Amino acid sequence: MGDFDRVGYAEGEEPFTSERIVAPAADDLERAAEAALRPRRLEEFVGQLVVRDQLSLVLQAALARGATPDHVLLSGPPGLGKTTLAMIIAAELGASLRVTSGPAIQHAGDLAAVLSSLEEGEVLFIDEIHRLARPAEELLYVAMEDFRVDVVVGKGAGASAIPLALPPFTVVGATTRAGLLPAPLRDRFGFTGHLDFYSPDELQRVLVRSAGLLGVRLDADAAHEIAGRSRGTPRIANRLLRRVRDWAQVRGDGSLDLRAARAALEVYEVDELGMDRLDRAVLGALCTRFNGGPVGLSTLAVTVGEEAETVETVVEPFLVREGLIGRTPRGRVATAAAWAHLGLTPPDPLAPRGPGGLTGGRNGSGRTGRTLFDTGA
Ligand SMILES: Nc1ncnc2c1ncn2[C@@H]1O[C@H](COP(=O)(O)OP(=O)(O)OP(=O)(O)O)[C@@H](O)[C@H]1O
Repeated sequence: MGDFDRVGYAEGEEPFTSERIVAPAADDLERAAEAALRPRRLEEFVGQLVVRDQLSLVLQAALARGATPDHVLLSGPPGLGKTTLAMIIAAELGASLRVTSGPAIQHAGDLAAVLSSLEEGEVLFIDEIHRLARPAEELLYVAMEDFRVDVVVGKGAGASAIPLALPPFTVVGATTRAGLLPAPLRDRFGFTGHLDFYSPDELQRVLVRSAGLLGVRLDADAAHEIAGRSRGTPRIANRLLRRVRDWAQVRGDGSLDLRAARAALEVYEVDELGMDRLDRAVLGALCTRFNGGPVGLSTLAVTVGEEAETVETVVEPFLVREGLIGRTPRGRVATAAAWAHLGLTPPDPLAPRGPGGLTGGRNGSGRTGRTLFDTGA
């Protein structure tokens, strides 16, 4: 593989992994760090005013009636607060929370066991509900609607279903892919809330709150800087905050000020838009190797040595949202903003195309004086 094919990482360097500081998903270790920063009540939950208001009505009405509220479906990209809201729902209802997830339920029997152990009024949180197996999904329809689970006894022709009544409970389902939920399941949720990316102002409020919980003082301009690079996602904002705190302790004087924020984010190669190496590699490949596109997503993924799914679910939505990539029926194209962000000159549409789709203005290797990973800081 030539130098050019490995756009995004140097010879001998590992391809990108999921351990990106700007990855919106969390691993187990991070979940532990996050637990300390989760808002516990609805009034502490920053932003998402519409969902918060609607949810507050649903919960208050149920409390006033002394009944369990309708089942709640929360959708939206990772790291925006779905799990946090599920915990808040249980706390606001004064109920206990049971947690499971679509992938953890392999068989309908696993779900039947969880459902039949529920106590009255409990909240059952099912994360990644779109990944439930079909038989489990069908069992869940009945349980959600009729508060009943059919326990199958015996096998083969002699098997019979014994209906088991369940006490009233509330399912809170979370999904990053609401469109993948079958309509019968979606219809059983009386309330659906869609979480959107946070504004920089909202993220600043998340950061100030988190800094308070971590016992550190965060300067307003540092909060502003971190918020602007957090891709609209509280999880990323909190993660960057922890890295800035590390930098301030180890290389700074302990203050979480603008200097510390900029220096720490430079160490982690998070640029002023919140892009990291993988984002810049994808964008760089699109511009330099494919002359700005159009090019298919899987081709782009192969070019940067990353899984197509990661590029599709993590990198592309962000680049599209930032107006750096456009989607066309023939593939992805770089926008003028993409060329500008990378400090490159867009090709002249009238100039003859060289090998590999390149036009003039570059040397044969496609490199400019500026590396693709330049943080621009
Ligand atoms: N509105 C908010 N206000 C304050 N902190 C928030 C808010 N939303 C999320 N957070 C923080 O962001 C982190 C991630 O939130 P959470 O785990 O709820 O996201 P999620 O949408 O469930 O993600 P995933 O889909 O990956 O499970 C948590 O530490 C939480 O404290």
